[in-house]
Amino acid sequence: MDKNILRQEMIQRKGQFTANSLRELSLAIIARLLAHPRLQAAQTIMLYHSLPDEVYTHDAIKQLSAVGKQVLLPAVIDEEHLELRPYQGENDLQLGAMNIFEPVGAPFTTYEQIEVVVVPGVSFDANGNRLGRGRGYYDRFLLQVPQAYKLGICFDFQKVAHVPTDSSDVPMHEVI
Ligand SMILES: Nc1nc2c(c(=O)[nH]1)N(C=O)[C@@H](CNc1ccc(C(=O)N[C@@H](CCC(=O)O)C(=O)O)cc1)CN2
Ligand SMILES: Nc1ncnc2c1ncn2[C@@H]1O[C@H](COP(=O)(O)OP(=O)(O)OP(=O)(O)O)[C@@H](O)[C@H]1O
Repeated sequence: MDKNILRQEMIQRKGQFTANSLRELSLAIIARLLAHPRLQAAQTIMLYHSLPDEVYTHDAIKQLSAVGKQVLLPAVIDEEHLELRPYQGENDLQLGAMNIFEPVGAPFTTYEQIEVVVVPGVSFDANGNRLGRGRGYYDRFLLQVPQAYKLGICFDFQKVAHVPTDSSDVPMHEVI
């Protein structure tokens, strides 16, 4: 299957970098993200709490929260669904089912308030097509936030000419 071949290729490319060098590469990407007019204008933003092989977001989450924005993070609640919870500081994060830190507390349910969603991906193309980790969590979730500006972020080596898609994939407005 095309998607799995591209996932394998991306695992190989990532393998050429140490965790430290991925962290360093993240700095410029996060700088661009924080300078983005859509993000600056937004009050309610969904981000993700990065895994070691993703663009590092832990400090950006803190910074956006510190300037008074509402930052929402995903929590995996079952095999298919995410729930969003407000970030309320590092102390209320706990390790969830997929080894990702998630806020504890009540779910955020007023999805129509979400202005920007920053979406992680395994690979993206210039048309905003996205390859995820293959469980469909984001594709299902993104259907519920049609009004949100969807901003994909990844390392440069994850950008390819063409990401294979099917009808359930939700494209990004932009990839940085
Ligand atoms: N940082 C981050 N948070 C996220 C996602 C993500 O991609 N990145 N998700 C995007 O969907 C959702 C969680 N879904 C996930 C789906 C698959 C894997 C994953 O591939 N995990 C590893 C090993 C985990 C395990 O099974 O123990 C793997 O399967 O190789 C992780 C998260 C919501 N939160
Ligand atoms: N909206 C949806 N409703 C039901 N099933 C879906 C939906 N979106 C995706 N799926 C299913 O989820 C599985 C994974 O899809 P796909 O490979 O496109 O995931 P992905 O985009 O790589 O992952 P993710 O969205 O979790 O980052 C597929 O079997 C797909 O059919």
